[in-house]
Amino acid sequence: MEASSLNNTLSNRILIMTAVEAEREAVQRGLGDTAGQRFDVQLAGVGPASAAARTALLLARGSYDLVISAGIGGGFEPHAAPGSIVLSDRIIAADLGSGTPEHGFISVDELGFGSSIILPDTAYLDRLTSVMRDAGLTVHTGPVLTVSTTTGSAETTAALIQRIPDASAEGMEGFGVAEAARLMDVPVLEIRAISNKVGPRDRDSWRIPEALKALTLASSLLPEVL
Ligand SMILES: O=C(O)c1cccc(C(=O)CC[C@H]2O[C@@H](n3cnc4c(=O)[nH]cnc43)[C@H](O)[C@@H]2O)c1
Repeated sequence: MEASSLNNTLSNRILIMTAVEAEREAVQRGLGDTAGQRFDVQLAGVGPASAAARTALLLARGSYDLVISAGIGGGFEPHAAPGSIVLSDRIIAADLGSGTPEHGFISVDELGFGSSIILPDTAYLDRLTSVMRDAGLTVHTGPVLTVSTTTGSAETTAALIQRIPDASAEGMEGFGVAEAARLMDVPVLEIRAISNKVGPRDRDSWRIPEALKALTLASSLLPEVL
């Protein structure tokens, strides 16, 4: 059963998890002071393990109606250019599985050890997409991959696209946040503001200020939708 959706009451409480403080501040800036009572913006730390642990702890301590993993991320060409927003329609643990000499990567799903895909709340996702587009943001909806190691070469990028052809963005926390949400039966969303292309690592080309600005603008629209 989908744990959703679109209640849009003033009493909705929403937990937003970001990896680092700069992202937390960008989200908080967008939400402004008035949203403070409904929105709780907290640090997940970097990577899926920290994100899952910290999200689960917060969900166990408080009562929330929705959890959002938000932050900057890498964008897969041609879907997501730096400065744009990707809203996840599938939150995928892209490196959760086993490497094999014969068949390459085999996911946990194929191995029979669980699921590497968590679906976000579709009603919120559709509404957010249209409100963000109406506000002038460039928004793409597609799979966001969660990785423990950022993709840093053309070969690993190509391998991911071969497995997940519509891969749109990459981050390091989404699946951890979503796994905690699934455990607690709370709906989830993932928002990535694109700071860099997924591919050969070139830190100097990361457009972090632009991505944080887009994250702030995207966050400013959340109170209207959620
Ligand atoms: O250096 C800074 O000023 C700065 C400001 C805000 C955020 C950062 C980060 O490095 C955030 C790390 C966070 O970003 C995600 N991320 C960004 N690009 C990628 C990528 O290409 N592949 C995977 N993850 C990416 C990730 O979720 C990290 O936790 C720095």
